[in-house]
Amino acid sequence: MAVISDFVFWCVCIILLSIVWKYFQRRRRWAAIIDKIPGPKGIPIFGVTWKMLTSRENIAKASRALLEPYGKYPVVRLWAGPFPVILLTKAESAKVLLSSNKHSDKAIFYRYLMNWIGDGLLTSTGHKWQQRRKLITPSFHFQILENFLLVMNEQSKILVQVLEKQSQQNVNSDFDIYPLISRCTLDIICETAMGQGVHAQLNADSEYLNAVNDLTRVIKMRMNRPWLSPNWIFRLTNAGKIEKEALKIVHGFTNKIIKMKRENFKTDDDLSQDNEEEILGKKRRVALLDMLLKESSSGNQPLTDEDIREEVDTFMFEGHDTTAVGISWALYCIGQLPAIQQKMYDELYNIFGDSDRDATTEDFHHMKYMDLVLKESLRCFPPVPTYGRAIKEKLEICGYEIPPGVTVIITPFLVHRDLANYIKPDEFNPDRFLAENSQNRDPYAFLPFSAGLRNCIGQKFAVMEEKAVISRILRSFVVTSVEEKDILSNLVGELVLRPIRGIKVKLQPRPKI
Ligand code: HEM
Repeated sequence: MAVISDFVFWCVCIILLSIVWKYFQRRRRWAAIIDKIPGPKGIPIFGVTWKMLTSRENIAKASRALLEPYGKYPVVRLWAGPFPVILLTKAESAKVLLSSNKHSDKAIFYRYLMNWIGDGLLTSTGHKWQQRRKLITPSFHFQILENFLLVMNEQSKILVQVLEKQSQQNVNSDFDIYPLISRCTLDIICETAMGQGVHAQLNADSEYLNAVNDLTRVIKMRMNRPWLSPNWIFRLTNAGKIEKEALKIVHGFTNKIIKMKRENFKTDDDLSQDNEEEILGKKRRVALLDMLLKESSSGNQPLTDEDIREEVDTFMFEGHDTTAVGISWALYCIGQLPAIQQKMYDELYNIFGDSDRDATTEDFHHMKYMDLVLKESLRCFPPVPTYGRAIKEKLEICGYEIPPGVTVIITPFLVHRDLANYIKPDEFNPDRFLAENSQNRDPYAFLPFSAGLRNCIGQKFAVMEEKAVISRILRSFVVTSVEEKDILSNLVGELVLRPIRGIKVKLQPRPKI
């Protein structure tokens, strides 16, 4: 027995030593190339990660302190623990990566999402991604989006009722609007993606809402704890058990809806006919899921229930928190600047007058100033502050070589603050997006929805949703937001750019002109 346990002990030692030896060999090869890229010095194994071991409130400041000395470089190198990470911080470096069709594989940290959203459009690569993107693109056709506007308008009106109650309960005091917006965007994405509401706005204790919140919390937490990376270790932890329970609820819900929709699809002529006009031309409620079933049935490779679930869950993940923080940060900015808010309201008044009618897509075309304000808000507070790629073959960016195996991170938060493209970048100035002020700007200087092959498929959906919700709020209330004196301490990049202390606002009923 003792001989066997000695043997096992030595085998484990040899395996561990060979892993460490291999790692140091690889690190040496990487370092010879990568340390030519400017960036802060790290210590062996721990890199610069130890400098980030601070409270959530201090993370943004710590990152700024770390990167500030390298502000003039378009490419910056970091050692995140034992691994090199390359940051692209300017339009000219982001352009090289995003315009290439070779480097579209997602970075390793996306795998933490996969227990929830599987290998769907956001996380998949190669042929699978190409096929899915082709199949899903028609679901975001502008006529389909028009259909979703019904839901966006309905939910915006419910939001206004919820906000009326809140402001009556908080006369002369502020309250956090972010969780209320988050429930509204969850209701919108549930109904548009699955055709089934979860009524999170009216029932804050919804099982589905709690499960989605648990999932995002656990995924965020896991990203900061590399030792929880292997699934088998993670599953043994409390967080792993919370995730398992939440997945049971979320996947259970999606599976139930898919089953129901499949049954209806077989008997619903309008949807199952291979005639796009039938769906596109009609004012009937079609969910993204219906479109997937339709596209899948007309192609030669029908999607399985599992395939459909991963796409629907991807929409749920991508289309909820992103729009929630997008709208919330926009309200923060608008609430700080009464003159800008008044100009937006005047535009809305010209469109709607005193009427309480719903917004149409035609109205959105007339919201020219709103467009500028939303762009400026997405510039200052990009909802997805970073996104990453795994480099599979040698790449050169702005004169620096990036070897295969390395993670590259695009940082819209920094790209959007580059002095070469934005004068006084910390100032909120919607006019910088007027045609005459932006004609010479590099198109890769504005990247809230990424660019190139893997850009956001839901971009038009998101902008439409922002306009529907914000126009409804501004038609009903004058918004004043509580100024964050130290804005960096209210920012944390946890999948989305989250406001740590929320977005505190006061709302007063909008006086009629
Ligand atoms: C303000 C709101 C939104 C922002 C800022 C945003 C931003 C982004 C960004 C930056 C990416 C690229 C991520 C990467 O490369 O890893 C992306 C991808 C994606 N987004 Fe959005 N998004 C928003 C809303 C939405 C909505 C509403 C939906 C769906 C209804 C959606 C669906 C997707 C999907 C499926 C992808 C993956 C596309 C692919 O790889 O082919 N997004 N989004």
